[in-house]
Amino acid sequence: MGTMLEVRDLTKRFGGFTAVDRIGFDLAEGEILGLIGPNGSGKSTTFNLIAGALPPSAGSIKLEGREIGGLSPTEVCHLGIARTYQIPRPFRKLTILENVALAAYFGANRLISRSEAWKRAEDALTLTQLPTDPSVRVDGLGAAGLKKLELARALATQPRLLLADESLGGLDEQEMDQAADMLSDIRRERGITIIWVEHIMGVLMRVVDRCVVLDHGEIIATGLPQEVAHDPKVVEVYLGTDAESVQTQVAGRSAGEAAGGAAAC
Ligand SMILES: Nc1ncnc2c1ncn2[C@@H]1O[C@H](COP(=O)(O)OP(=O)(O)OP(=O)(O)O)[C@@H](O)[C@H]1O
Repeated sequence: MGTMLEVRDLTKRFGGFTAVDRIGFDLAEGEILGLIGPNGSGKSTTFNLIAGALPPSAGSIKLEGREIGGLSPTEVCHLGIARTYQIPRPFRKLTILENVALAAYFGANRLISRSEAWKRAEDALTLTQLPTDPSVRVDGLGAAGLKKLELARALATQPRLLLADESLGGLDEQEMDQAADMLSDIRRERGITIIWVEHIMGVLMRVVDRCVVLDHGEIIATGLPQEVAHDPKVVEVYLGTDAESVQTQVAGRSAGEAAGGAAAC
């Protein structure tokens, strides 16, 4: 597997305040990387730098060897990177299918026909388990449905790299589990590489391959979920509370993997 993204010395200053401070990490093709950290640690800023919503103050972001730092969001999208937003803002007067078809149309890196946009939208809706019926409106969707719609809009642009921003916010426990499984399925079925930003660590740790943990704009830990969940620096920034639930999730995952391994033998 090749390297999809290389981030080096990436820095973002707002006036005299450094929100992201010389961070660096690699992302392998097909990987799910969790970008975690407490509120205000620099996750969204990092995300916005990769997605083109903010220009870096210094450092570099390379997509398969090509510098993308400072490109516009549209240019970044056309290179195959799609993002979701923490707070979904769909066009409320349009149907679900129309919302996703618009994303497909404007996110495509070449002119596509109306029917192709609809086809891509239907595919994205199927992947996210939303109704493909062209008459269903956005109004009836709850928090979990709106998060799925966000995901469908990003997937309709046919990305190679998906940036998922706080996919769990406002969801109950069962919905969080489903959202985590959905990202895992999308990677498995479509081979899409994923960076998943979350301030809640819990359920994320069950599906990510590796984690990068931010605090005050700096990386304080990088590694496998079970490594970072037990890292004293990570436990400290999460004040032990979330870390406990993370350790439970990671323990559950290890048990599942062990059982799966045994079944495969
Ligand atoms: N446009 C801006 N101007 C000034 N400061 C900013 C700006 N955007 C973010 N910041 C500051 O940068 C720091 C990092 O913010 P960021 O939103 O990246 O954190 P986060 O880890 O995503 O937090 P959350 O989990 O709350 O979304 C915060 O102190 C924030 O107030």
